[in-house]
Amino acid sequence: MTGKTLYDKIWDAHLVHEAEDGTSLLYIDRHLVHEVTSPQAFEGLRMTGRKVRAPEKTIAVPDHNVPTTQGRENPEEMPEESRIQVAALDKNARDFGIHYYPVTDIRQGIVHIVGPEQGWTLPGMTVVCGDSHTATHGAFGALAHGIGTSEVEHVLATQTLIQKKSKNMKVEITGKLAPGVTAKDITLSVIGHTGTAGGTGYVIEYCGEAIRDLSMEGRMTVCNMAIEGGARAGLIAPDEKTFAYVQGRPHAPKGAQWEAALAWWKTLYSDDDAHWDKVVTIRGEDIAPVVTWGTSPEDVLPITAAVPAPDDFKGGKVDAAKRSLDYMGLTPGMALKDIEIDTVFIGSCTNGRIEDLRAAAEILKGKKIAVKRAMVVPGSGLVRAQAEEEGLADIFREAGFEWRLAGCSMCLAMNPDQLQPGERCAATSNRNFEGRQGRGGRTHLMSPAMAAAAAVTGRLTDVRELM
Ligand SMILES: CC(C)[C@H](C(=O)O)[C@@H](O)C(=O)O
Ligand code: SF4
Repeated sequence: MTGKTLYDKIWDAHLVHEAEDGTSLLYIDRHLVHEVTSPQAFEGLRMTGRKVRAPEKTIAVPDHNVPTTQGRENPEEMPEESRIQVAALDKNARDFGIHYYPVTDIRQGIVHIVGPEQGWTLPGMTVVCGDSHTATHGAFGALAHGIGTSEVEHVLATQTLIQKKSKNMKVEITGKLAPGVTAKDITLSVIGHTGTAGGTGYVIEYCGEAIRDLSMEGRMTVCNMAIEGGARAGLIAPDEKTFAYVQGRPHAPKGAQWEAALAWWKTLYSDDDAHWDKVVTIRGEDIAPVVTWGTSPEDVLPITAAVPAPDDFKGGKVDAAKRSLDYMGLTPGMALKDIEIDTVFIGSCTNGRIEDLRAAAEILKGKKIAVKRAMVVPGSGLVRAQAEEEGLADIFREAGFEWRLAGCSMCLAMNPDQLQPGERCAATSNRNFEGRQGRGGRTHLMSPAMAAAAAVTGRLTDVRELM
């Protein structure tokens, strides 16, 4: 018998039932809930007189719709639709007795940042949320699936999820990263390499020296974008760094339970003789600081490159590139470094953690922005507080950045933070789709350090020139 992958191990440990056609029922350890994808699910429970099966394993936080300006607890600050969704979450959390972090709670933030921060996300768990970026939690060696609203209802009612097993894919990043290259450059480069469909049908395990060397924050950035590469989930085997990050968090196990948990977590790695359905290997040394030029996360190039021409591509990508370039207002052949921007957004579940803010502040120290508008939106109230304590908030403010309250903010245009048509933004988020940051808005994805560099020069910039 061949060995098992990490994915196989977690899957097997949670398998409740498997039908002959492979349709399986998985036990779910954590259910994270936000305001956008949960209202109908709770309504479904109400209509059929059901309760939440495991309220102690269900955690809710409003993040997508909430404004990020002071005074936001006043419902008048929110557009009608947002107000309704946040009020519904408030009521559902109370009525069904689940854990809840309202906007007035310092622990409120983007659900994928709050889960790990509070110790809800632990190695070896199954974690679900009605949100595609649930993949983030895979950084802990947890099997984390994004699910749809009908599945949210199913998990609320039964604490189980119906799934079919995915195939195993290994993405290995060997060696060391060069200075100025970060976890964001790894994850964007992987998608640039495999394409947005490269992971379709797979769960990816990221491994290799460059992944091992990343902090937990960096690993979360990598796994966060597994979904943009088409994968069902992304995983990284837990190690000493993982255990150190988890230990002592409010909902992490303690005492004898900690010891027992640790013993099982130490078995969570892919066996040497495990079977991989697909393997991708990238040399860490070959990864450059990158930016996206188009309207798909796979439109990735090193910052030293030029805007491509449609003819550089094949098949359907030729027309897609034409359309992208048109939407983005770019001319083939121009240097990426000559692209002027007017907005900078630092935040999101991809790059809204303390390490991201440190990296950006490091570049901004003592400098001023050269763009129309720049904002930092910490991923949680606790990240915000820590950044204030470390003096990072002062660096951002003195540079000319707006220092906001936690939420998804300008990652997507579901709240008041939006681009105007034609505005061009250097963003640390994960999606550059048409209209993602506001109708007609243009998004270039990059790392926090690269976004800070762009803020200082007013154009896409190679961060290594400012280091
Ligand atoms: C609103 C939500 C369903 C959505 C997702 O699933 O990812 C959002 O978080 C996003 O990033 O586009
Ligand atoms: S920060 Fe962006 S990507 Fe993350 S959950 Fe919010 S909207 Fe989705």
